[in-house]
Amino acid sequence: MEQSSQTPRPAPHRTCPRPTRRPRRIRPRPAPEVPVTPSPAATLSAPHAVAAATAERLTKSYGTGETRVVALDQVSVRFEAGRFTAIMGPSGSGKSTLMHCLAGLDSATEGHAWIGDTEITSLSDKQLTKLRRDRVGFVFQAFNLLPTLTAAENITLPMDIAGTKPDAAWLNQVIETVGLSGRLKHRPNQLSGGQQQRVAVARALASKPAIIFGDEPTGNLDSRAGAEVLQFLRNSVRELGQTVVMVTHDPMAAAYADRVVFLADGRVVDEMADPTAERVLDHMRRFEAVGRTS
Ligand SMILES: Nc1ncnc2c1ncn2[C@@H]1O[C@H](COP(=O)(O)OP(=O)(O)OP(=O)(O)O)[C@@H](O)[C@H]1O
Repeated sequence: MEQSSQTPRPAPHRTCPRPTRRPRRIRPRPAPEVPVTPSPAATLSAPHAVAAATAERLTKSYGTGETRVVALDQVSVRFEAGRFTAIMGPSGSGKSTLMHCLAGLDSATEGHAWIGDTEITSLSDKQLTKLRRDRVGFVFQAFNLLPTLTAAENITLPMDIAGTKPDAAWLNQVIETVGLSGRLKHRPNQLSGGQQQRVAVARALASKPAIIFGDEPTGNLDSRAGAEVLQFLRNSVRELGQTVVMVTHDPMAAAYADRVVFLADGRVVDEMADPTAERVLDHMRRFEAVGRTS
C-alpha cells in the first residue's frame, strides 16, 4: 500500500480558555436491555450491532386454566440488522408465534417486542398496521400473489395501496437481485413456483423494510426452486443490506443464514453462528436424543 505523503496536522493550539458550556442533557434512550440475564443469544451476538427486532421476556399464552398453552415463555432474543437468522425447533416449539409477535401480527401476553427502536407491544392496532406496512416485509409459505396482476404489479401492490412511490433505482436493484427482469409482465400462473416466490420476495423487499420475516418461505417449493429463493434472500442480505428472519424446519435452508436460533417448549435453548446443514442436523439429532432421555 502507498504511504501518504501528507504530514500529520498539528494539534490546534488554544490561546483562549474554552468557553464554559452548559452540560448537555443526555436523554435516556428507551432501548431495551436485552437480554437481561446473559443468554447464549447475547454471547454470540456482536455487542455493538444494531437490533432490527428484539424480544424481551416475551410471553404468549393461549386459553386459560387447564387448557392454557404457553406458546412463548419469557423469550429474550435480538436479531441484528443486516443479518440473516433462521429460527428452528420442533413442531409446536413456538417459532411461528415468536415471529408473529415480533412482526406485530399477534399480540404478546407479557413482555416487550421492538422493531428497531419502536416498541411494538405498546402500539395501537392502527399504529401496528402502519408499522407493518412501512417497516416490515413478509414472505409466507403460500406465495399470496394476486392472479390477475402481473409480476411487476404484484411487487408494487403494497406500495400502490399505501399510496407511496417506489424508489425506482432500488426497485431495479431488487428485481435484478431476485432475477426477475425477464418475467415482469408475466402473471402468477405463467410462472413456476420458485419464480412466484421470488416475486413475493421482491414484493417484501420493494419498500425497503427494516426487516423481512419469512415463515417457511420454501415450504411449498422443490429443492431446486427452494435453493434459488434462499439464495435470493441471502443476496438481499449480502448485497442490499437487508435483515431477514426466517422460520424453517430444513437444515439445508438454515445453512443459508448467518445464525440459527433454536427454540424448544417456547424458549430459546441454543444458537449457532455460521451454520452448515451438517452441524444443524447434528445439533437437532443430539437435541432430540436429550429430549427422549429427559
Ligand atoms: N391460536 C392458538 N390457540 C391455541 N394454541 C395455539 C394457537 N396458536 C398456536 N398455539 C399453540 O402454541 C404452541 C406453539 O405454536 P407455534 O405454531 O408457534 O409452533 P411452531 O414451532 O411454529 O410449530 P410448527 O413447526 O408445527 O409450525 C403450540 O403448542 C400450539 O398448539
